[in-house]
Amino acid sequence: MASIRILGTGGTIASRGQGVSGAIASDSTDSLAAALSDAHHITSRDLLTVGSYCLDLRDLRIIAEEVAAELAEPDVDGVVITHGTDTMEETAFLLDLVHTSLKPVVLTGAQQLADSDSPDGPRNLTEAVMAAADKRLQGAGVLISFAGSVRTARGARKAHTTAASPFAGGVEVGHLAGDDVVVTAAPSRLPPLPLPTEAFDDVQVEIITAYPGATPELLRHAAAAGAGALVLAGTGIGNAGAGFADAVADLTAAGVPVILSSRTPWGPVVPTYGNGGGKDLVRAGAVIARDLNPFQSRILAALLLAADPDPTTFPHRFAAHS
Ligand SMILES: NC(=O)C[C@H](N)C(=O)O
Repeated sequence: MASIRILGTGGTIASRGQGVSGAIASDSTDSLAAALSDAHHITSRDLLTVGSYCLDLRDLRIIAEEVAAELAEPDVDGVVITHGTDTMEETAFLLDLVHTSLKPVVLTGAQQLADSDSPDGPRNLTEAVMAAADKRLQGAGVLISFAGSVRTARGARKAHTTAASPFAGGVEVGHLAGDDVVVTAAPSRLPPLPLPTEAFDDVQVEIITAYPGATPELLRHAAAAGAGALVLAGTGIGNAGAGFADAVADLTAAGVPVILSSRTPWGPVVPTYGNGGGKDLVRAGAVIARDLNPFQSRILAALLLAADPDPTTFPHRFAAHS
């Protein structure tokens, strides 16, 4: 029997009511945990009770601090976090970047409201507890368990708005078969970064997308409005149209790093093309995100800038954790 701490943040797993005001996160984590079997010793508490589309960087920092405090407790074997699916990949990735423990941290949620005809939250929570309690997942870092599949936070993304199993990507470390966790992989991990400080709350890292006819004006505007770094979600393998390379050069010279990611869901950025494409963007100073998507790139950039705003060391530090 393992000792598992459940921290609630809200999301659909805790939401009910489909009237004119829309569904609202309202259920306590204790009430979600009450439906669990007594296979493990469970304690639970609420950190927040909101949809994950409402979270800001301060909320993410507080979640990270609370998780670290739980993991430091000798009588805690693993932590489960209930969370909205919309931005689970961002919170999970931040937690993974700062994760220093061997104990598993497992995020889960639901696609169906708690008061729907067939809520998926109870089964997802049961499976997340099984994953967090599984000694073979020690050292696997921060994980997302959803609809029978357990995957690493790094690289995971919500890939479908309504599917029962909305997450894809990352490394699948296991799946649930009845009452068993079938462990299939042990992911390699990077050295952890320090927990975010309060400076993280106000770091401004904006995401700008390339598309036919896009101009670099929004990129320049975001920097003028105070962004400390920018993520350019380029097309395909990492490209952008006319004017972007000049803007990247100007912003880099002004001390505002531009990270080149891709708006394409999967695969790495590989600078290949000229005429304003990825080769020119990198020559202008863009920092390659490799295969970190724009949203996880933004979290890494914010964590690094909050720890040290020096733009000259930023490319090296970003490369070490992307
Ligand atoms: N399925 C969900 O949890 C979506 C919800 N809107 C949220 O992210 O909080």
